[in-house]
Amino acid sequence: MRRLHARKRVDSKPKPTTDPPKMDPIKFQSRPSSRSTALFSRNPRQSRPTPYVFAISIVTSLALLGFSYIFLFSSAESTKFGIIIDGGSTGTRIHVFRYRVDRSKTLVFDFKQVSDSLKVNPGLSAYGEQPEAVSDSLGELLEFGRKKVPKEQWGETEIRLMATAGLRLLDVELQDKILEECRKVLRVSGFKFHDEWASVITGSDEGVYAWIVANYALGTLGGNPLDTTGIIELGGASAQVTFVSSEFMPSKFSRSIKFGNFTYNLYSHSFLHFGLDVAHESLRETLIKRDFSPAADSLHKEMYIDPCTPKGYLPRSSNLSLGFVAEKSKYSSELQARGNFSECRSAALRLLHKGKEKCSNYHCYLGSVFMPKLQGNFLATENFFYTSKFFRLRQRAFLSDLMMAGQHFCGEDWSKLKKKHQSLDEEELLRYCFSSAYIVALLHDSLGIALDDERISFANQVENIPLDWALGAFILQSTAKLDGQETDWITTIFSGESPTLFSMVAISAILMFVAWSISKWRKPQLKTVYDLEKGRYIVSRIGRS
Ligand SMILES: Nc1nc2c(ncn2[C@@H]2O[C@H](COP(=O)(O)OP(=O)(O)OP(=O)(O)O)[C@@H](O)[C@H]2O)c(=O)[nH]1
Ligand SMILES: [Ca+2]
Repeated sequence: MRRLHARKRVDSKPKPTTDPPKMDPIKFQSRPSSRSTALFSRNPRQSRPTPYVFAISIVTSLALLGFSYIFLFSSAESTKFGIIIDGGSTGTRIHVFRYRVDRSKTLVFDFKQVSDSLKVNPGLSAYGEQPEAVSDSLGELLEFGRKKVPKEQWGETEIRLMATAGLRLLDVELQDKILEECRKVLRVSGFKFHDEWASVITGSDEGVYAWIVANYALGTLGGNPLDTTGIIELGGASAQVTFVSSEFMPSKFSRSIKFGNFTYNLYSHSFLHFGLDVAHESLRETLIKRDFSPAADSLHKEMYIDPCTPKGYLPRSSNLSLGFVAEKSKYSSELQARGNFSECRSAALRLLHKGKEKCSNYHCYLGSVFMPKLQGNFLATENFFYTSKFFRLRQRAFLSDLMMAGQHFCGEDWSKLKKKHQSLDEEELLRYCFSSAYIVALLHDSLGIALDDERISFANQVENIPLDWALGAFILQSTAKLDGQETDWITTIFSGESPTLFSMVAISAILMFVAWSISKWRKPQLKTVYDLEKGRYIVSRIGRS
């Protein structure tokens, strides 16, 4: 009879004398009872994972699912909204802007919705005598805005009212009264509003915003400053000039805008009273104040020649003119319409050079205001565009083309012009002799742009993006807000600078590893010995009891 061998000291690796059967990978399941040797199945098919492994692998796969769902479907970011109310001199208009923030934290604006703006007349400045009446005009605009923004998003949709030259022309107390009435309405509009978001913006800001939208539309915003395009805007009450200049500029005219990796040193100024409607009104008043020579052959009482109105024009009784100038611009009976382009151009130039003698040691192309030498190309918008469109000029027309068209129009008889342009409102038709002469006096005689220079493009939009300063203001605000904003963890994960899908897989792998090590930890450390006497493997737990 074979003697029982004392239990052999077992080293870590059993040294069987006979070849043990091939061990299959062991799936081990410990049993609670003390005597039982550990049950183990060589046949992995019979082994069942412990509850911990099961639970953790569920958690891990859910995490993976969650990440992939968010990653795959987060591209459908929700559309967000912003509202800007432009308080212009001839009217007030609401703009509802749509945008989303894509995964690379880039703002994606959707400007195709031209229907997202509405204008009401007259402008805010017409409510000087009755500021509280402004609620009617704003009420209509807010009703329009609420229809454009889903109700659940009203509370997060910021609304700003930014007034321009119309209010700038009023004294400050009246401006404040009208703005306070606007705030009362905006506070209860349902949109997100702070009092300081209703204000009169400076002309310089207005110009900068117009420059931003122009270069955003041209794709030059965020690129080399020397590749940007300047903006020159002829509004109703004011004219803005904004462009990148490498010249020294007094701080009053200098604006520095940081966008992407570039800083743009801009000259920006708004010439109040130089808008088309106000300039036209001022010219008529100057004619009557006898600043220019009276009509030599006037048959009746003192009459003054008006070279900026086609001959044969006689004012109708109620003279409804354009915009806020309407209240004041009754065509005076002392004026005798005698259209003459070059005389109108000289009268306009005198208007533009008023105060030039006060120009100190700067360049003063317009009035007594500093302006560096024009640099680069320009987009000429608003009344520049409407005038060039009326005369059917090319976008990059020469000023000489405008001059010829103006000479012909001013010299034409009013009755013929009315017959030729029947679809046009008489008040609008009446302005094109003056506007053609005024633009040549401004761009050529004052700013020095050559008559055959192609630097000027007459436009009011680029690639269906309207060149509206309100758009530029919105682009600047939303970009600044995004840069300053703590992006939430979702955006962090999916934004360009943060982990991409690869890192998510890494995160999930870490989760899986954690899951596995927990399950390992729960799993007893096992020792396997081959018992020669019994001729089988014995698996026993080591370490923790
Ligand atoms: N001919 C023509 N002129 C227009 C048209 N739309 C606007 N304007 C004129 O273009 C100028 C500027 O338009 P807006 O900026 O809307 O006017 P506004 O904001 O009230 O005027 P500002 O306060 O000076 O900017 C004004 O003189 C308007 O009368 C148009 O469709 N045709
Ligand atoms: Ca305007």
